[in-house]
Amino acid sequence: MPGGDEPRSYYVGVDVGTGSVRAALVDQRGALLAFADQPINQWEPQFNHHEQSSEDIWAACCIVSKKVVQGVNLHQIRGLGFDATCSLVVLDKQFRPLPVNHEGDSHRNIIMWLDHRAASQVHRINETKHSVLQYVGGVMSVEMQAPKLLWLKENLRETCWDKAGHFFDLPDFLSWKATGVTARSLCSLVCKWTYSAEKGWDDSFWKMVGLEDLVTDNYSKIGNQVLPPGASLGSGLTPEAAKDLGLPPGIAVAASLIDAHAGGLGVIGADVKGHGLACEGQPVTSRLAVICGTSSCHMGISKNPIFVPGVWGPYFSAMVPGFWLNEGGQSVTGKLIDHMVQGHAAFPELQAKATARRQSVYAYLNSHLDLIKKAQPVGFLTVDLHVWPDFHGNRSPLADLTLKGMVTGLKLSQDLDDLAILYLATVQAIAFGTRLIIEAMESAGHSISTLFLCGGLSKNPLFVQMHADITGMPVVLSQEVESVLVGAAILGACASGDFASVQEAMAKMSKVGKVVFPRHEDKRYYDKKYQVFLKLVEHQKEYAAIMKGD
Ligand SMILES: Nc1ncnc2c1ncn2[C@@H]1O[C@H](COP(=O)(O)OP(=O)(O)O)[C@@H](O)[C@H]1O
Ligand SMILES: O=C(CO)[C@H](O)[C@H](O)COP(=O)(O)O
Repeated sequence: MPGGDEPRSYYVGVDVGTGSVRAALVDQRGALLAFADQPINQWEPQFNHHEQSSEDIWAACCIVSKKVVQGVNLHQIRGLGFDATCSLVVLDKQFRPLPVNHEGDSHRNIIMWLDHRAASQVHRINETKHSVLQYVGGVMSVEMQAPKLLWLKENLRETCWDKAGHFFDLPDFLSWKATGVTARSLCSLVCKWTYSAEKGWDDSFWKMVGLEDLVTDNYSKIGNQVLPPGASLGSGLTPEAAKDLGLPPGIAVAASLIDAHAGGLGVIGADVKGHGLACEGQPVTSRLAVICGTSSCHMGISKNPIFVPGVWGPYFSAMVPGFWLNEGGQSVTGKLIDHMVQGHAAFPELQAKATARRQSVYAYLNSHLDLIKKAQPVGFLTVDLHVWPDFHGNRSPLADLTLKGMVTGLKLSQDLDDLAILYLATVQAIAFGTRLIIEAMESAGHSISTLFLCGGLSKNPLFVQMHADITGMPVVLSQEVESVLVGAAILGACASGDFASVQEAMAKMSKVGKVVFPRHEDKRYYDKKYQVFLKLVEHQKEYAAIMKGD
């Protein structure tokens, strides 16, 4: 709870990640005064089907919002902003949840972003070679909304498609729930639904892919009113939502952002003076925001559109107004680390030891690696252990959902040392994936000198140092660890009218915390490991070709 020298205005930011909902009370200088989180349910009824519940998520939003404003003078709360994963929410014409599953369970009315059920649909969409695909890196991802809509039409026609009244991106569902306004954010429509900030919807695309019914309806089910992120919605927070969230009715509610984009706003505009960074005095386009949670998203902006094969975008004004955005990404990063660690035979031992020391398993693993590295740099422990991290396909820059994970260098050992080194190799593989994305962006015209990391994985010092060492770039961490929430609060602040523009709010509310520099003396080692990394995928493709041959 804030005390003493209280600033005048507060904003509430709500961030719906994959695994939990978080809220924060943030002041106009970007300081986080209160934080709360609440886990949310996920269902995986079959392999590659991932579902959630919009009612469950809204209930979690209400819990965390009430917690962060406890004891606060509600008159000082001026705005509310939401960000969320880009999952697909389905409601009927009366705004009731509809099932997205064969079981007919309408509680599970969200197809999550990482759901890959629509592989055949996205393949057909890509075969059309329609011109809108130029704006998603040349290849549409199975994680976007058009293939998921087509899957619903082809598989759940009677129970879902014919009854549906509203298909929302999750960030837009939340702003609708808070205000009753069905307008969509330009961010979600441009990034995940093929909408163009300049030309609007392209009828020919929807007709060509077999979703002409959306055109006939004048896009009323997917959005025909579009607002820039941070714009104030309707008459603000409705009395009903205000009661649910524990906030004053009528406060400004902003058009939302996808979570990665909120993270981008929370970090990319900070004043870096005095930190010895190459991006000081340079345009903001030399910065790359990397939002690392369940997945990692690499957000780079430019004044003119840059087409990067295999990297989403260019999207105009989808994150920072007036700038084009390219969004690289890795579909599973935090989730992959959790998977590797939790699936290892030594995990129960790790858990017991970490609990005894009251540490997270990651803090324990990091200190264990420090013990076993002896005199050498910790990264050198993986000289003969290499990982290819695409256990859930490659989002960027290879844009290939069929790719799989690889590990080479396994031994018979299953002890804690073995687990720690496998964890390290996984963290390194994710950082090599970032390097590959940066190289693709740079060869298409971006010029990046500095990384700005946020999200759950940025709390892991090993993950941060490996990103610095392997990309050769300094990594900036924000003063506020929960910078995605600062991004959400920036939206609320803009909607309240307290800042004239998103850029002004970004400059005042995002602040540099720590800077982690690369260890250039280790470069040769990582260059060699990167060569192996690239060979892994080359070999994987060769194996697939051999197995396909006669
Ligand atoms: N304190 C921590 N130390 C190391 N890793 C962490 C920590 N907290 C979270 N993580 C990692 O971050 C991931 C979740 O990040 P988060 O931003 O909360 O995800 P999401 O927004 O997708 O819900 C987890 O998979 C975990 O690997
Ligand atoms: O596609 C995305 C952004 O465009 C994100 O990867 C997706 O929304 C999941 O985010 P997170 O890893 O933070 O849960």
